[in-house]
Amino acid sequence: MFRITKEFHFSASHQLDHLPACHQCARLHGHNYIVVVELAAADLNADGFVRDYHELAALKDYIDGTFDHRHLNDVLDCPSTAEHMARHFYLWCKARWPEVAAVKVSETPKTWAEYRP
Ligand SMILES: Nc1nc2c(c(=O)[nH]1)N=C([C@H](O)[C@H](O)COP(=O)(O)OP(=O)(O)OP(=O)(O)O)CN2
Ligand SMILES: [Zn+2]
Repeated sequence: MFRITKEFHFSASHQLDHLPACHQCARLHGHNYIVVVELAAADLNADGFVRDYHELAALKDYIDGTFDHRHLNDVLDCPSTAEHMARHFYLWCKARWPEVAAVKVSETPKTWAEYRP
């Protein structure tokens, strides 16, 4: 099996307002997010790629246009946990690129959440 990954970055604010008020993440705050998309294939295409990294530019356009420097509570219809975000980006990618195997999202240098069905 061949696996490739590509990383995308954006900055956004959010507020996990379903959490108790005493939780630090119930307050308005922001993160420098990292999204890593993984694609897998048993065979390579005629170019020797799982898929051309360049094709994943569509995800950069989506992130830049919809998430970057936005308030995530205004963007998503679910709590903007890293887990929900990872699944959201996985489903967006899967609708375009069947080789997508997983998406990871980082909010801080020490945390990662992954969606891998
Ligand atoms: N499983 C999850 N837990 C938490 C999420 C999440 O999305 N999934 N999100 C948050 C906060 O939004 C934020 O990411 C804070 O995380 P935390 O690691 O607690 O941040 P700190 O930098 O303050 O942690 P340190 O322990 O000081 O490194 C919370 N939990
Ligand atoms: Zn947060």
